[in-house]
Parts: sequence; C-alpha cells; structure tokens
Amino acid sequence: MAFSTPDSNRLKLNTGPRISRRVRIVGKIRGFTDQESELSGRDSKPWVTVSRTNENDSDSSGKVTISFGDEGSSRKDKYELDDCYEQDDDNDIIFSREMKPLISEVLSGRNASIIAYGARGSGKTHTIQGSADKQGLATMTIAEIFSQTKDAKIAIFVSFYEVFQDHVYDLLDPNHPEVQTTVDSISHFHDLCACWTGPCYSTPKTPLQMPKRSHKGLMIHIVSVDDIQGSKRPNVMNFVDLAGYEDSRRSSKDGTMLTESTRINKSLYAIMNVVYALNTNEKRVPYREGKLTRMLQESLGGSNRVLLLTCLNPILCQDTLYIVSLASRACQSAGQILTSSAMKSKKQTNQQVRLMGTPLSGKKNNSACNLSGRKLFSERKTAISKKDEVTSARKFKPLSENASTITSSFHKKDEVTSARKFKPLSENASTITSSFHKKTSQDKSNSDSSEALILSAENDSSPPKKAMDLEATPEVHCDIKEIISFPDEDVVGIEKKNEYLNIDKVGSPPLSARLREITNNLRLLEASTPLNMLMPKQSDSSQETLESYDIIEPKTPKTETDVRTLDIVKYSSPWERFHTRSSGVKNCLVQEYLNFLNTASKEELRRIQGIGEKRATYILELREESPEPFKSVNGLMRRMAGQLFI
Ligand SMILES: Nc1ncnc2c1ncn2[C@@H]1O[C@H](COP(=O)(O)OP(=O)(O)OP(=O)(O)O)[C@@H](O)[C@H]1O
Repeated sequence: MAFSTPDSNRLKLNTGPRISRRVRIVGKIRGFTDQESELSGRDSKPWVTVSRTNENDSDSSGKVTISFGDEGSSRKDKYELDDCYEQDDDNDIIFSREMKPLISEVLSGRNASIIAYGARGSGKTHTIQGSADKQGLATMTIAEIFSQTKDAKIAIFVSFYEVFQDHVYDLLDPNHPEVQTTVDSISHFHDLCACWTGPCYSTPKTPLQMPKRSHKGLMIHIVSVDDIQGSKRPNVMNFVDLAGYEDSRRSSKDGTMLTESTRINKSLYAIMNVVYALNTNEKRVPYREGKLTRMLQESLGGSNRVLLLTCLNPILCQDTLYIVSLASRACQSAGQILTSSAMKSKKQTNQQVRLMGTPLSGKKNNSACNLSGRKLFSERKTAISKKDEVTSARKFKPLSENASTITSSFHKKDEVTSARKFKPLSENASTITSSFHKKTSQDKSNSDSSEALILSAENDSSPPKKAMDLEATPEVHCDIKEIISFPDEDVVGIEKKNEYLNIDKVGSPPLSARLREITNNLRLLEASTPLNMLMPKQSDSSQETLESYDIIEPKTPKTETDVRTLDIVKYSSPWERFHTRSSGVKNCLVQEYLNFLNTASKEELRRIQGIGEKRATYILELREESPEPFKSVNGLMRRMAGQLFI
C-alpha cells in the first residue's frame, strides 16, 4: 500500500527546521516492513496522517498536525509537532533538513543531541543507527563532520554506550567502564559501530532468548588538536536510540520485564520533563531524574540544541498514540499566549488524548502492538478517560522520585570527578563520565527544583501538574496502588488526576472535597471484592494473554494459628468461606494502608490521591507527635479533618 501524503508540499511550505527553540520535536513515520506491505491491502487507508499549515498564513505556527484513525472515522486524534517526516521520507531527507543545521551549530561551538524515541518497532534504530542497506543519521553525521573539517586541525572522539536498567555500560570495552576512542575515518567508525548496532551484550539473554531492551548512545566529541590536552571543552554531538516505549502494564506478568519496561519508560519521561523545562524556560531543569538526562546534561541546557525524533508506527499501535501525545505536549510552551485558535487546537488535542483509550474501529490489527490493543484499551481507558479537561502544557511535571534511583556509583563519581578530561585513546579511561558528572552541585539544586515543582493541587500558586510519574518506583508502590484501587493512582502520566486539573485554573477545591475523596477511597477499599482467588497458571507461554496480570493478588498473611484453624474449619457454605476469607483480605488491605501511612515518605504519601503537600506534611507531623503508629484509618482521618477545618 502506498502511504498517502495528505499534503505533499511539505518541503515547499515548511522549508527547514526552526532551530531557534532549544528543543525541536519532529515525527518520523516508519516505512512499512516487507511483511506489513504484504499484509496491507492496496486500498487500506493510512493510520497516521500529517497535515501541514501554510507558513504564509499569519496564524500559522509552521507546525504540523498528526492525526490517527481512518479518514472515514468520525473522530480524529490530532497532535501538533514541529514537523513530521512521512513514510516515504528516508534518512537522507531527515539528515539534510535536521542534521546539517545541527552539525553547523556544533562546529561553531554548541552541543547537540538527537534523541529517537517511540513505541517498540517504530524505526528508531533504523533512523539513528541505520541498517545494512541504509545509513543512519549517526553515520551520515560523522561523514559530514569529516568532510566539513578535513582541512581543519580537528580530532574526533567517539564513545558508544548502553544504558540498561539504569546502569551505563561502555560498548567499546566492557572491562573499562568509560572508554573514548579517536575515530580516523568513516570505515573506522563503521568498525566501531559493530558494538553499537549489535545485540545488547551487557546482560545475559532472558530465558526466551529475547534481547534485553536498552538505550544506546553515541557521543561524538570534536576538539581542536591544539586543545586536546587543554581546558577547552570539546563540542559534543549525542545520538540516543532509546529503547522502545511499551506500556509497562503489558509486561507486568514478568517482574523482570516490568522493571525493565518501567525503567525504560522513566528514562523517557525524564527526558520529556527536561525538554518541557527547557522549552518553557523553567528556571530549574530536572536533569537528575534520569541517568540519561544526567549524562546528557551538558548538551541539553544553555544554548545547545536538541532534536527529539518521535518515531511512529505506521499501523495501529496504542503506544504510538501515547508517545505522540507526549511529544505534542512537550512541543507546547507554557508561557505562550494562546490565541483562540490555538486554544481550540489544544482543547481538541486533549479531547483526543481521551480518545487514546478508544479502539479505532474497523482497523485490522497487523501490528505486534496491536496484539494488546484490547487490554490496553481498557487500561488506557482507566488511565485516560477521567475528566481530562486541562489543556495546558503545564500538565507536565517532573518526576520526583527518580533522583533517588540514580545509582550510587554515579553519585560517588560525582564527588570525585569534577573536571572534564579529554584523553586520547591510549589513556582509555574515565573520559565519558567525567563529562557526565560535572556540575553535580548544580544537579543537586536541580533535583531540588523538581521537588519544588511537584507541588500538590492544594497549592494555589498553580504549579505545573504532575505529569509523567506513572512508572515511578513500582516495587514499592505497585501493591498499594493496585490493591487499594485509588481511582487515579493508576492513571498514566500526563492524564493523571484529571479531576484535579481544574485546580490549576481556579485554585484549590475545598478541603472538605478532598477529605471526602480520601474517605471515599477508603470506603471503596472496604467495599471492594477481595481478589484472593488464585489466578490460573499459564502453562503455555505462547498463549500468553493480557488478561491476567494487571491485578496484584493480595495475600492474607497467615499466622500459625490461622493455618491450624483453617485446617480444621469447615465452612457450611461457599458464601461463608468467601465471607470469612474476604474479611481477612480486607483487614489485610487496611493494615497495608496503615503501614503505608506509618512509614511512607512525604513524596510517597503525595502519590495517594487526595493527599497533597499539606496533608502529607501534616501526616508526617502527626506521626512525629504520635507516641505510637496510626492504628485506625478512620481515626487518622478524623484527626486530619479536625486539624484542617480549624
Ligand atoms: N523506514 C523504514 N522502511 C522500512 N522498514 C523499516 C523502516 N524503518 C524501520 N524499518 C523496519 O522496521 C523494523 C523495526 O525497526 P527498528 O528496529 O528500527 O525499530 P526500533 O524502534 O528501533 O525497535 P525497538 O523498539 O525494538 O528498538 C525493522 O525490521 C526495520 O528494518
């Protein structure tokens, strides 16, 4: 099937990247694979369409609008990006339009970062690293740099690295954690690339021999030969091929994969939070939220340039919808004055976000992503279909918890490595991280900033709403969230806590409403049917469905007495058995919640719907004052109500 181009005048209308803004966000719709071409009928309609505005129009932003769904569909999901390359646009076009200006900037003293992200299989690697028959942007860039600097006394160093589960591995020499090597020619670069384009080697394969998912990066350092030993910083160009985004609930059957997915997604959110902060000129940029953002810090801020390549699957894929919605929001600027048409467009965008959870009717699912469509739909629906009225880009809010996830090795190195060193190949060590770990004191303040930004809805100063923290610390919070079923706690990223979003506009809701909400949550907990039935075991992995993993089965702790009692108790009816056991589960859940309230940090408390900054602080104060741990949720609520209504 030929991918139709609604407006083939892109090059004429939108004649070049706008590099005045720090972060440019463009889309790239992947070409069909051979298999997809075979499966798609000639007559099938494109799933993704790109509409362009005419730059000559006074009202035009020069951006493009991405929409999803068939032409005939009554609804259309629309998202704005700075530009979008379509299926037929190959890497050469992206290179000449996006990369060449960036190369010029780098050669004139700036740093640049090109970050490709998208759902799994959306063409990130093809675009950045290339394939056997098509050069990727990285290779083209190196060639161009060689060509432009052939008469200059320039040395080019490269580093290849991989970030797997928040650990950085150097791909050039696994025995040396930080390696940087000179590159003399394109063929030399190709040789080195083998470590990049090959399978991830940092960890063993999973039992199913699936390659581990990791982020891969290339750093190109360009330095004047005279400055190699000097103090002048090299100019840096980064390429990052992020691991594919996947709704982590889909992989939650397997704990390892869940952790993997969660970390991958957190990296993406960390990047998006940084991008948002940069594009909106936030005073503080939350670099510390992710390992990658810390590593790239020196290349992201200031006058440096960032290109976010949003890779899109050309066929129905819910993860792609989500990714594009993130990209679109990161494109928006919080400080901008909204024209009525822009507001209309934003409203439309948010309406479309709600639609993300709605299956696109009539589509034949031939994508791997599609396999999960139905389940994702219900999950997305939970996540998105709440009162998603807020259209402001201020919905983005940095993750708060990530700072603590950065490994201690990084912290330690931060302390000892403060100056950027630039070493030739022979020295073969410590050059990457030295640059990564600079400005640690600044990092600290930045991390503080993210904390400051994550103010609850109670704050009248209307800070940006928390947006992208869905994947945060699942190990700690997953149980509580899932078991207690707080309506909003499973909300994905930017769609979180939508009923609070109006607060941004009109100030805090009455405290009574918030307390009522907490109470309702507790009632919900009390009323909820316990889920202590054993889930059927999946004997055949090939028949894995998406049905059975998103509920964490609560377990009633059994004491010895219980065990003995259970052994001898004969229930007179199934109802009696059910009732008896379910009461135990309810008590267990309440106890879990109390344990949480007794031990959680402020940040953790604030993740519970209805507990904002003030309540979290107050709970901590109560905890300190109280001679013993909270024993009853109702008692605690009464005390809080008493205090807050005084
Ligand atoms: N422009 C294109 N034209 C045709 N096929 C493409 C194109 N881009 C990518 N592909 C093919 O699509 C498949 C997925 O591409 P790729 O591996 O680049 O995706 P990815 O986003 O990096 O995947 P992952 O999320 O697993 O890292 C590959 O088989 C690749 O050859």
